[in-house]
Amino acid sequence: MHFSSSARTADENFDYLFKIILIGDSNVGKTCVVQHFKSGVYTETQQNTIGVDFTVRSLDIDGKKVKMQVWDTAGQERFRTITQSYYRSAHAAIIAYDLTRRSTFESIPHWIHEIEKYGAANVVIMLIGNKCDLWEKRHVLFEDACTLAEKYGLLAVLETSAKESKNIDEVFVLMAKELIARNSLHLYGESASNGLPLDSSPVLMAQGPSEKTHCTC
Ligand SMILES: Nc1nc2c(ncn2[C@@H]2O[C@H](COP(=O)(O)OP(=O)(O)OP(=O)(O)O)[C@@H](O)[C@H]2O)c(=O)[nH]1
Ligand SMILES: [Mg+2]
Repeated sequence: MHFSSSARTADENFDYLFKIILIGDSNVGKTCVVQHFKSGVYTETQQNTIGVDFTVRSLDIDGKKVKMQVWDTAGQERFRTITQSYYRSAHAAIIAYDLTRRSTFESIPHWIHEIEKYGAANVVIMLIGNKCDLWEKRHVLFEDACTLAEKYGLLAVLETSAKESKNIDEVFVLMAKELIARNSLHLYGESASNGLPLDSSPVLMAQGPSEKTHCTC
């Protein structure tokens, strides 16, 4: 996998550039998550995304400027051929599901398969269970998401709420840190043969509220 790093041009100044693709079923809240990440704002009524939208925001990670390019894809089936063409250049993928709609969680193996089919090798994959503010309507247990993440060797599961500003920045900061760590391994010539295999890191987890508790995610 190729990482763009230490880039310096007249109008750009960053240490790392990472491309992240955001995928998952329609209406799980991908666009709301990305807009919140970009501007800190939640807009109640979103239009369904047509094709792919692009967002960029820089993060400061341990004194390094990390530019995060996020490709927010349409979940609707009819845009699949357009969105598939964006997988190839992504360093990482975030798969979003709606924790109040079980079917969106059951689609995750399909989305992982899409990454395997159209993406580069060793794409870092994270799961987000969005709408954790609707904890009383939960239809996906956090434990089930963790089990699935472990089964497929994913980086992490975080429960998020774009509506109530829960865990949004954390998703992208965690991803940025992981990509920096992997990039460092590449730069210094380490590989699976003299360390842990790159895709065997333990699953990191950040839970939203369970049915029994108030929203404290
Ligand atoms: N309660 C709640 N509703 C949310 C949250 N995030 C998004 N929504 C709502 O969910 C609906 C769908 O949000 P979008 O962001 O458009 O969903 P999407 O995944 O981008 O959908 P596509 O573009 O069709 O793939 C909208 O009505 C949002 O207001 C959240 O964190 N909590
Ligand atoms: Mg959208």
